[in-house]
Amino acid sequence: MTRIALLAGDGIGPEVTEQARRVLTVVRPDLEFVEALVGGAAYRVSGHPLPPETLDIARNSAAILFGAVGDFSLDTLPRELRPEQAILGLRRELDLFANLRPAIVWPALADASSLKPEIVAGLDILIIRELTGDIYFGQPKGIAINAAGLREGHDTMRYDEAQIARVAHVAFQAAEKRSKRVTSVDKANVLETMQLWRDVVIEVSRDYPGIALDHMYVDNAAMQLVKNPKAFDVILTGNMFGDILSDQASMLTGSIGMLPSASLNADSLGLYEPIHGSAPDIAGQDAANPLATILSAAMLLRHSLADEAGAVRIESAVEAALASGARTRDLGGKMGCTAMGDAVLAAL
Ligand SMILES: NC(=O)C1=CN([C@@H]2O[C@H](COP(=O)(O)OP(=O)(O)OC[C@H]3O[C@@H](n4cnc5c(N)ncnc54)[C@H](O)[C@@H]3O)[C@@H](O)[C@H]2O)C=CC1
Ligand SMILES: CC(C)CC(=O)C(=O)O
Ligand SMILES: [Mg+2]
Repeated sequence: MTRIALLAGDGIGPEVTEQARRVLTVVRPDLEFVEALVGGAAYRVSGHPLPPETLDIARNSAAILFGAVGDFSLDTLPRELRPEQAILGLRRELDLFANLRPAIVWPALADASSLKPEIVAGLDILIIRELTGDIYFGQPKGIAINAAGLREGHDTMRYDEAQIARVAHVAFQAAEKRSKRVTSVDKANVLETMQLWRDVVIEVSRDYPGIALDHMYVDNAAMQLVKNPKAFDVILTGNMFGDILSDQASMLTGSIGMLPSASLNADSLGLYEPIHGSAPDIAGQDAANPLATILSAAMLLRHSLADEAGAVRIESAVEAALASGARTRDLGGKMGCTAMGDAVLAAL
């Protein structure tokens, strides 16, 4: 049996991961799922959002299927105890530096986009977000009293050249299998960290003479993404800009419930999760769209288990379910989370 860590987490996490588990079980009956508590669910039981036993299970599995963490009622805890620290901790401890976030407009969903169908039809872009550095992890950070006696918050945007180079290699190698274009998104006009980002990306690009590289400031990129998204192919960017741009890109595809992700380290270990959060506003109502998590399960097969056929089988079933009219509420339909899982299983 191949062991998969199943970390469902909070809010809609258990609902969407359950549908992905059902799909994976049909496509790969040889998978064994080992469940572990994470996020607010783990804090409530053990006093820690990422208990050592959960990290051990994640480390000793072939891959991790992750739901989401986050619980607004725990937002007053000290930061190190908040649910979000679990996903940040997994990314840091497992060195999951390369985050692949494909934004694909499925044929049946071109009219579900926030943009006109002709602007998004056929869209297939890949956002590659660096995931272990930047202002999310840079030290020092904190809230302190400054010289004027005022509370002052500070976070540190920080990258070293090795962190930038390794994720740039991932982007250029991905582009080699796609349309051979990389757009690096930064803020080099203002930020020193981002000037280093641009310099290192240019240096790495010399190893890939067949790939066209261009650079765009993040504010312009946010605008171009809704003006002419098909001008992009691979977008390479840092942790914070990638976080924001990928939520934005999800609306080109119809819903944030459509965007999967893979978070990879230098070995084959990967964590697979939807890009959305725990959606407390719809949790427990069987209202979430599970497709982002089901598509993340397809990425798990592709990137951690080298099972391209299994991945394509899941993606084709999602495409067929959508073509047959299956729609959760976020896509303008009436289906619940379980019914959408049923529709994908029926298509399989
Ligand atoms: N990787 C993770 O575990 C992440 C965790 N979070 C956490 O999640 C909690 C909620 O954060 P929000 O900012 O509200 O972002 P969110 O992504 O959870 O929800 C934003 C909006 O999108 C909707 N939505 C999200 N996923 C959906 C789905 N699958 N189907 C249908 N609708 C969906 C929600 O109902 C909500 O209206 C917070 O505690 C946040 O820190 C946020 C992002 C990622
Ligand atoms: C909760 C954050 C740490 C994560 C996030 O928003 C994301 O990875 O997209
Ligand atoms: Mg996010």
